[in-house]
Amino acid sequence: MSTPATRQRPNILITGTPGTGKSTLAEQLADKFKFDFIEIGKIVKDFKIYTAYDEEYQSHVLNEEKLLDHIEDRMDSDSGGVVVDYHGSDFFPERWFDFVIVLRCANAILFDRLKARGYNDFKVRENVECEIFGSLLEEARDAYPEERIHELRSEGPTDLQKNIEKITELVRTWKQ
Ligand SMILES: Nc1ncnc2c1ncn2[C@@H]1O[C@H](COP(=O)(O)OP(=O)(O)O)[C@@H](O)[C@H]1O
Repeated sequence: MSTPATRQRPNILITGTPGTGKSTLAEQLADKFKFDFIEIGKIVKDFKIYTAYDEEYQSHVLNEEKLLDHIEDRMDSDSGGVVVDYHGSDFFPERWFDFVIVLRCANAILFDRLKARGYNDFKVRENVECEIFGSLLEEARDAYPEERIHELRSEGPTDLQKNIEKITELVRTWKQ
């Protein structure tokens, strides 16, 4: 069982409302640090780790237990060095993550990104409301110690560069 105390490299969770830029950031971080990238949405689809398809949300309903089983060996490895991208955060074991990055985005920008993705009106509205209420920040706060959580703005290319620099610094000074 791996914990922040036993890990050699940090594990990073990138969370936030769909469309805030999680996979964009996670991919670049994994590439930069030579960390493994676990894109939960892709694993769920590839390995059919869902219980049903929700027509209204036009998305699969995650089988959380099965997903945790699927990634457990890698996440519980003391080598660490994993970047995980998922909009939820509270069903992962708390010990798995050293940094929990919550991306935030202005409503109008998020609206355009979700529309461009082809989401239906219901799904766009649900997600924009989720961002307005800060639901995923609250979820992270309920599940992880405050000092592990970093709320970062993700609205334009400058933010992306700043966020990469910020997280690079967190990783560099981790455990110092
Ligand atoms: N910092 C950013 N600046 C501008 N566009 C961004 C930024 N981050 C992501 N995007 C764009 O927003 C859209 C959603 O990003 P994505 O990484 O797929 O979000 P998520 O993984 O949170 O659903 C993509 O078109 C992506 O290119």
